[in-house]
Amino acid sequence: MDSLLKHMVDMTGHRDHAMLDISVISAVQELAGAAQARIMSIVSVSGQQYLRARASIEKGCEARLEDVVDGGPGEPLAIHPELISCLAEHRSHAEACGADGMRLLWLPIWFGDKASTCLEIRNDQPFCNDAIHTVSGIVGVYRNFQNLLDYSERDSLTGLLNRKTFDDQMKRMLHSAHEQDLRLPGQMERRQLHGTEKQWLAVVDVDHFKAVNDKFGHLYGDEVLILIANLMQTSFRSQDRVFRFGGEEFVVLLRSTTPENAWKIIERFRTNVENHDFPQVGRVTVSVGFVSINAYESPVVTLGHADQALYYAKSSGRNRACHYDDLVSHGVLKKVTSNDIAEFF
Ligand SMILES: Nc1nc2c(ncn2[C@@H]2O[C@H](COP(=O)(O)OP(=O)(O)OP(=O)(O)O)[C@@H](O)[C@H]2O)c(=O)[nH]1
Repeated sequence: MDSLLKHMVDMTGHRDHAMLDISVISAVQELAGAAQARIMSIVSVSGQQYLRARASIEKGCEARLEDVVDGGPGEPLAIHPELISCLAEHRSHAEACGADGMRLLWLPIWFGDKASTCLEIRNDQPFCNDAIHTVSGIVGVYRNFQNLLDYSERDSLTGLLNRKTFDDQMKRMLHSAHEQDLRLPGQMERRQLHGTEKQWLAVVDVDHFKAVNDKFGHLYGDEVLILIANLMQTSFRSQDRVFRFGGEEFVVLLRSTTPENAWKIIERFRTNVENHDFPQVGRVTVSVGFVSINAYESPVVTLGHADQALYYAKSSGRNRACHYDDLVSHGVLKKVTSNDIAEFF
């Protein structure tokens, strides 16, 4: 019981999803006496479902986060028919015996009728009812705590991530960019493999949004914001992150992509908005300013650069995307390094 309480205190002491994942697999591995435990995302890629490990632990070792940057889509769900039926029948857990003779226990984490996370425990012995009961209880605490974390991280109108979460994620992104730059020469291959891939920050602002509110009222204005948030979630990739900063301003962090792809992804979103028929309101457009993220510049400076590109997009006709570095290199904006403000020529 002492051990169970210790794990509960540890799990509920985190304010971060990754650390909560580490805590839950450490708890279930120890309390079920299992050989291995993994926490996995259930993702859909081109209509196929896959399991993608986020963190794992083996008996006698420390739990660790899995690096998903270089991975493929993951492990096809199709190789686990017992888990497929468990998900289809909305059950709390499923058991199977693997080809290597190991026993597998899966516990999907249900939020309403959806499960996008699944816990997997492996052992060389069958799982007894007591162990399944204890692990199910831990999954319940994990689910409730995930819900609380989600609530504090999201904007209540659109469900997108909020400003506070942006600050945390940006810090983490800059930290990992610094770590990559500090790799020893022998560890540089991974960076070189990615060639010109960079991280990007885009600021999105709805054009003439005040006129939407004035003409149709705030309820229709709110609906436009919700629909734009939905278009953002479908236009950007699953590894990108979309935030609402309040009002009609949104921010996107694009992970590891080339300048050409950043343009393509942002343009795809801009035209998706332009072509969308907003109920009652009709046509709505957005302007976008974007910039590559430099590990040696503070988030405030990076945001300032994206904002400068956004203001240029607004002042030069709206319904367009502008790349800060292009504007600087074409002499449209001047980069002032002393006080980190770019000015129009
Ligand atoms: N409906 C709704 N309106 C909001 C919300 N937050 C801010 N607004 C409104 O958004 C409008 C923003 O207007 P402005 O900053 O003048 O900009 P704009 O009309 O979009 O013009 P440009 O950005 O120059 O294209 C204001 O009228 C705010 O009241 C919200 O949560 N819901």
